[in-house]
Amino acid sequence: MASAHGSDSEVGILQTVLLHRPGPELKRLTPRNNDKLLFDGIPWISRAQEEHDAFAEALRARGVEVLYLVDLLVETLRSEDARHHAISAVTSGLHLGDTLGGYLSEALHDQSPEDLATILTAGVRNDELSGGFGLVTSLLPQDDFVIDPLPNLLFTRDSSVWIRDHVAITSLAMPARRRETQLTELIYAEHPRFAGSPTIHGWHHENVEGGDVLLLAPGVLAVGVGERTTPAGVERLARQVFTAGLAHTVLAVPIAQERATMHLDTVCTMVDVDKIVMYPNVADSLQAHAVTIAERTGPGDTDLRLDVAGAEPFLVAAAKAMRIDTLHQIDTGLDPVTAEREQWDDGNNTLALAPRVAVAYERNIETNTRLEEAGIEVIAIAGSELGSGRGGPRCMSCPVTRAPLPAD
Ligand SMILES: NC(=[NH2+])NCCC[C@H](N)C(=O)O
Repeated sequence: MASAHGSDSEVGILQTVLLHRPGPELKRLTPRNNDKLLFDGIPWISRAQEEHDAFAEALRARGVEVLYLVDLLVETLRSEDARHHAISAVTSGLHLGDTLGGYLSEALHDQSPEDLATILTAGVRNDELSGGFGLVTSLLPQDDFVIDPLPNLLFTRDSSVWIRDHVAITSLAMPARRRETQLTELIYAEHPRFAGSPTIHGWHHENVEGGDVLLLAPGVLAVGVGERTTPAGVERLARQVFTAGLAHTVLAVPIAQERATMHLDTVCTMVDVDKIVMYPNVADSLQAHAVTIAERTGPGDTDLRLDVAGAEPFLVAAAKAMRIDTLHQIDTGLDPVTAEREQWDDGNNTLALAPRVAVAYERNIETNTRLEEAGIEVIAIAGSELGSGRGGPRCMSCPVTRAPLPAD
């Protein structure tokens, strides 16, 4: 089955995608914890679900198979082995102590796969416990989480990335998101659908988040380096994709360490084989270092000497690596202020369903007009509630399978 999954570009016809429908984990957000949990507001959950269902429907209408993370998790948790892994991972946190940790690990084993999946995604508050009482439960504030909720599961883009037929389990930088990859790792390791799919990277490696990884063309990756992906993270990923023969060039692209530009896909996304929608306020300053293999001395990823080129303008370095004349830039908005507003609202964060067909938030009127003028069909979706977590159609989707691009 392994060869049935995978993706070698951002724009090949999308066949299968992994989404997460907003669920009870969003009910955990309060004005006191939303910053820490990386949300800019408190979403209206039923409306967020409606918007998300419409997003999924728009994908299905174009022939895309939609997989839901929680469905896969529940199916995965039917295996004893997987349950055991999931429970020991979530109860091994040092903040629990032996009394509570021991209680939770027993109590979780008694749950059905469905209930266990809810606990793993929505978390548990101290005042919801019905056992395991002791020093830890007495001293922790009642509204503290003993198992953290994962509201950012919505952004399936970040916790795994398919690169050709391999899936990279990422290593998330923000404490609020770290546990997400325990779940994606488990699904890819244990769910029968993915049996035999080779994995790379992993949560125990240097930080890399999927929102930073763009498959510019077969064999060419651009990786943002900023708040979420570290310099060491991109080096590790480059070593691994080179060793597995998944790419010949990795472009390391420094981006500002700010909330507005947390991932590379907040400033640019591909909408055609040679077109990229880009935030004009950074377009001129965006640079890239092309990383290639200088020498291989053995079979492992540490047996590589990497060649790191000096910084070049991003569009120039990208076109060179992609072996095309020009990577055409489509600007977000018409003027710097509109651009800034629409970039913040994920105008750059489009999801291509095929070359020249992209899903975008309807609110980014000027960017969408510019996309249409450039010959891109825009499938507009509502995102008033979904956007409060600062993510657009690309962040909310992990392409599992895209048709390979036709060879030229
Ligand atoms: N690929 C993306 N741009 N993802 C957006 C993730 C947003 C999420 N609230 C976070 O801060 O992590």
